[in-house]
Amino acid sequence: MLKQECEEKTVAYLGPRGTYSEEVAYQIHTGNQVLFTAYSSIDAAIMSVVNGVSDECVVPVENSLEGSVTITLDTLALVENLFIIRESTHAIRHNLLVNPQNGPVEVIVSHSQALAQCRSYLQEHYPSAQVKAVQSTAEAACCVASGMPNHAAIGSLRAAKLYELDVAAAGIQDNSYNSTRFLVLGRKPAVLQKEPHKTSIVCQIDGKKPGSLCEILQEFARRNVNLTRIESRPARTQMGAYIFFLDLDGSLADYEVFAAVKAVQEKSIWFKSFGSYPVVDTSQPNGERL
Ligand SMILES: O=C(O)C(=O)C[C@]1(C(=O)O)C=C[C@@H](O)C=C1
Repeated sequence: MLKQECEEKTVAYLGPRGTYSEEVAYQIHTGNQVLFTAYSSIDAAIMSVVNGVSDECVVPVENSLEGSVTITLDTLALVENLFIIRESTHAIRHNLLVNPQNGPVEVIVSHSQALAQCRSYLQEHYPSAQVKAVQSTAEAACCVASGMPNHAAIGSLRAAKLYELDVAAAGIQDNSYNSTRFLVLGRKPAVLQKEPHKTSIVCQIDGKKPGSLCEILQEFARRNVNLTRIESRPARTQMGAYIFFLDLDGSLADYEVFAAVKAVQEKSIWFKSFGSYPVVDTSQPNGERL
């Protein structure tokens, strides 16, 4: 897909129309002149930014029930010169979407994250249904709208509207606090403002040296820098080699954060910074809900 000749900012997201990612992208850019482009996978949306086709992308990175969206982390580890320019957390309410013409529900289709976030509902109400993963909740809604026999989808109310599906059950996620953290990624670091900020890095340390992870963590502890998350992923080089994603409170403009990150970089055998970025949480009681 080629970048269209226009002056608007171009923003990529996981499509087709009707995904949670699209809703979040719209909410983040309310009132801005933006050209939104749907991609068929999360990594394709990210790569469109890396390749200069899109200015930014909005991608899910973590869910409160299911944990990491691993394709997002693995793609972030792989690419160069990509920065996190904003984090936005949103409440996620799932629904069972049906097409009355498809007949009794025997197959339930959705994004793997959405299926996992509704595990209890599925076990209780459809214990013998076949569960099928596709690239997004909106792709699942499309399948059901196209008349696939005995198929129902898990997706948003907006997808139900867009694809003219009936809502057979609403709020079917495993708990009412279900929320997903989304990242806005771009090729330039965020402009630091007054809002609360986080900083994210990924590093690989010498796994054979006892205490090497502890040494890294001490760089933060001794400077009173709060780690909000640590996640290991395979380094994808050999069995037993890992990389660590670290999120910290504060920005690189804070001296203690800067000094801790620099010390970690010096102790790492491989290191990347995704910069500092403002953090917004709309999943809280006064926030907007999807
Ligand atoms: O399929 C979608 O609608 C998405 O936007 C993806 C996604 C995810 O990958 O986590 C986003 C939010 C929900 O947690 C479920 C699915």
